[in-house]
Amino acid sequence: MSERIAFIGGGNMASAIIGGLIKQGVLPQNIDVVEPSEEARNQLHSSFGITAQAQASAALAGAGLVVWAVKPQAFKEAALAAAPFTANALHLSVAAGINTDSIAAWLGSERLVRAMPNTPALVGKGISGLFARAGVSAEDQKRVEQVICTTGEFLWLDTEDKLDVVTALSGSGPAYVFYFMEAMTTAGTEMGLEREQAHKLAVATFAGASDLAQTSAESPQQLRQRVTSKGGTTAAAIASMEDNDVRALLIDAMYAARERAKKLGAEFGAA
Ligand SMILES: NC(=O)C1=CN([C@@H]2O[C@H](COP(=O)(O)OP(=O)(O)OC[C@H]3O[C@@H](n4cnc5c(N)ncnc54)[C@H](O)[C@@H]3O)[C@@H](O)[C@H]2O)C=CC1
Ligand SMILES: O=C(O)[C@@H]1CCC=N1
Repeated sequence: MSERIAFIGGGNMASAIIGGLIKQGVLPQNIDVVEPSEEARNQLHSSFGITAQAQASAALAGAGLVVWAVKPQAFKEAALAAAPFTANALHLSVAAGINTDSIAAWLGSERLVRAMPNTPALVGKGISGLFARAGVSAEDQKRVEQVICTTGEFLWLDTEDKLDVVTALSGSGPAYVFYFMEAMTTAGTEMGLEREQAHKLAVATFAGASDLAQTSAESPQQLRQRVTSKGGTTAAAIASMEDNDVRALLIDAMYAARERAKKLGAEFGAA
């Protein structure tokens, strides 16, 4: 991985990917970042030794791969500013909602992969959905895999609309898990544990249950049944959740996230 990589936007997601690349031996001097916020530029310098540029310039022309990590709302403006310098690059967008028809039109390029990663990428435990436009070669796909695998796992999707589902599931999903952790920590604290103890128990429970689900041959439903003794405590908790329609509410939440992804695409994509 000796070619230059450019990032347009140097916030959370860019930092997660840059961190993974540097851990894999990519040199900071081979990474260009365009980042208008001075605070974010300072952060990139102190975390990775990268001197980011405030705006797109001819310096981007040396990049073989350009990673688009701006908010959907800022994508068009960022794309139009950088496109004159990135004509020969392969492009990788991580923006939610913005479809590749829009991005290809703004960039004037068909060499474009759209990805939906998630924040566990920060610790190398992310998972990304990937979709390649027809103009992307097998070699280009391999190049994207080399970069994305520094942040965790990935899977390719055969149609672009599935990326909005991935967004609702694993893209936004870490927030659902943290939401449950918050609630479990609050309840544990209310019932008399120290907050730190409740937090530790909640985090370890998610980590352990996830490991178990990943390594076991049994389905989550079977694993749940193993915890749930007849007439026991878990049965009482699950019955309370079922009475309160927690499952249906979670499913509704994912539909809301997917709908928002579609709306972002319609609102901030190409006209
Ligand atoms: N945070 C998350 O969990 C995930 C985010 N995403 C996507 O990643 C993208 C970036 O999200 P985050 O990193 O969380 O946001 P962020 O706000 O941390 O980073 C975006 C950065 O872009 C910069 N920026 C704004 N206008 C710009 C321009 N014209 N040119 C270059 N940079 C510009 C901002 O100053 C900011 O630092 C979004 O499109 C989001 O949908 C995807 C998966 C997960
Ligand atoms: O909330 C968002 O819009 C982004 C996309 C997935 C996670 N964060």
